[in-house]
Amino acid sequence: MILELDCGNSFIKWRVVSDADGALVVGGIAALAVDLLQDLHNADISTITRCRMVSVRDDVETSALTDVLSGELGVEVLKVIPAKRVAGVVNGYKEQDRLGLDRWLAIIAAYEMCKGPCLIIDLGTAVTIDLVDCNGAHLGGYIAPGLALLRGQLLAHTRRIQYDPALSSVALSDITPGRDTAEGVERGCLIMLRSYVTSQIGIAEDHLGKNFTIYVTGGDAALVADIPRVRCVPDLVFRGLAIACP
Ligand SMILES: Nc1ncnc2c1ncn2[C@@H]1O[C@H](COP(=O)(O)OP(=O)(O)O)[C@@H](O)[C@H]1O
Ligand SMILES: CC(C)(COP(=O)(O)O)[C@@H](O)C(=O)NCCC(=O)O
Ligand SMILES: [K+]
Repeated sequence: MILELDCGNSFIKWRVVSDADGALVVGGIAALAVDLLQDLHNADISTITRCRMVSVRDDVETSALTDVLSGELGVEVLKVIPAKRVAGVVNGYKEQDRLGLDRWLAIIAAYEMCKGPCLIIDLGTAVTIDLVDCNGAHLGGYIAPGLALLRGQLLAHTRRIQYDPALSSVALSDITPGRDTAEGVERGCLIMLRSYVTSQIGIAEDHLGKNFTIYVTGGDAALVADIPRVRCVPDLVFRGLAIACP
């Protein structure tokens, strides 16, 4: 079995897949390494023979997690490293090492799936947008705050916007004008996010023409999954991880 990890700024997504056919065995989300280890102890980790990881956390945290995992599992942790070209995709960043490795993997996976022009949207801590042309050339992209950051900044920097975050799902039930603070903030931020995604699809047409595939992934992908032409691929980064670290 192979343990795969996608260490984002908010959550560590993990899953165990069969090394025979890549079939999913078990998976989960952990905020901290200690939670991840607890999850793994609850799962049957004795069968893990390989481990591969992508991390956008800082080097200290990433190395600490790598050390703990290799100690616990007794296997080497393969980490994704920056590259100019993988699986027909050419990194479009001026300095290839600066492109977020989660973005890089999502791009690689998307192009592998469609072998054509594509727009890749990852709604996580940040919302990242990446464009790939018909030849696999990464054109670059955009970075904006994700929903939790939008909400969090209002809660942190205003005196009178205070509400229980547990209300957010209730407030998101529809997008009619909010009639309390939670509805106002949650619906305002959701409309910003959706409008941003829709406008990025328009911008992509200027660079990719009309016939490009739109892939969406990340913890908040469900919030835009109904936008026309959007294809939701929750494990897009993991698909790229398997390509980059076979
Ligand atoms: N179980 C969850 N708990 C909290 N937030 C969640 C959960 N699942 C999805 N989310 C949403 O997903 C976002 C994080 O998505 P994710 O793609 O994991 O981020 P990252 O890759 O940046 O760590 C959060 O900001 C939140 O809005
Ligand atoms: C933009 C990101 C923070 C997104 O990470 P996430 O929201 O998945 O935690 C990450 O891709 C990153 O650290 N990128 C480095 C900067 C760049 O891509 O230009
Ligand atoms: K992510």
